[in-house]
Amino acid sequence: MDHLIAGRTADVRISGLGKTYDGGVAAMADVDLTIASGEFVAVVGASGCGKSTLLRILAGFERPTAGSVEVGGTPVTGPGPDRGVVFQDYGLFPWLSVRENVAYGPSRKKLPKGEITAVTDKFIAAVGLTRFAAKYPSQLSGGMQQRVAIARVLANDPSLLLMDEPFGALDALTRTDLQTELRRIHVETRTTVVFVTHSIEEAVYLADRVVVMTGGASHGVPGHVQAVVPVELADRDVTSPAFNEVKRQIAALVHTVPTPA
Ligand SMILES: Nc1ncnc2c1ncn2[C@@H]1O[C@H](COP(=O)(O)OP(=O)(O)OP(=O)(O)O)[C@@H](O)[C@H]1O
Repeated sequence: MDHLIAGRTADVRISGLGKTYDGGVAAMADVDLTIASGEFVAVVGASGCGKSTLLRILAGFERPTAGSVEVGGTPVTGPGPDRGVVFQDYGLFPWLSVRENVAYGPSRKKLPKGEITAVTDKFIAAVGLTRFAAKYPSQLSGGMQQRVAIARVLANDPSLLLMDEPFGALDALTRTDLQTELRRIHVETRTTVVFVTHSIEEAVYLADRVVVMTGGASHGVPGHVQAVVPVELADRDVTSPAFNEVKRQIAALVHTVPTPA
């Protein structure tokens, strides 16, 4: 491998987690989940079942109203550099070049200049954008901008990568490319990943385990974990009968009529 990018990694412990928003919307209740260091977990479920709420609590953007979350043994009380977040909208600084966007985190850590350059170049190469390092976000396609967003987050060396529908705005071909890249990057970094998606196929392609959430305010039942499905496929050939059987199993769980946890 020409650019090995092994990084930090942490386990995640979610216990009795619940969130009732101001106004009484019970978005999520009784979520228990342990994620091993280096594991890739995808979260799927119908709209409103609390996927983003769970991710925002892990990121520290939102405080739970019940239960707790620990990342690497440390309780989450707010956002922190140990967790990197990638959203659907790339969130790049439009006035900075690709290189400057990726260098932003390492520069704030006041690393020596040579180290900042090395880290920046390494992650730009890891997402295949070396030739575009001097370009600005407006000069790039959506897929390329999302690659920059991923490189920018990884350059901060997070131990937990949180991704909320990161490929949701991309066309199907670009989305497939980025899924392949992300799988490769995960194999290299072994950073723990929690990945929220509406696509069951994407979840099965990427994840070691798929967390299926059901419920949500519109069902009169708080969002909760319906099932956790391990993906024990030797390869991730999306056309294989085994792959489609896992997809079918998860789709049936997603459509389960939610019952109180
Ligand atoms: N800031 C907020 N204030 C009040 N209610 C909220 C807030 N954020 C989310 N909710 C409600 O909490 C529930 C869960 O929302 P959440 O965004 O976590 O679901 P989701 O599964 O990510 O949905 P989607 O797939 O549509 O993004 C919904 O009923 C939503 O309306």
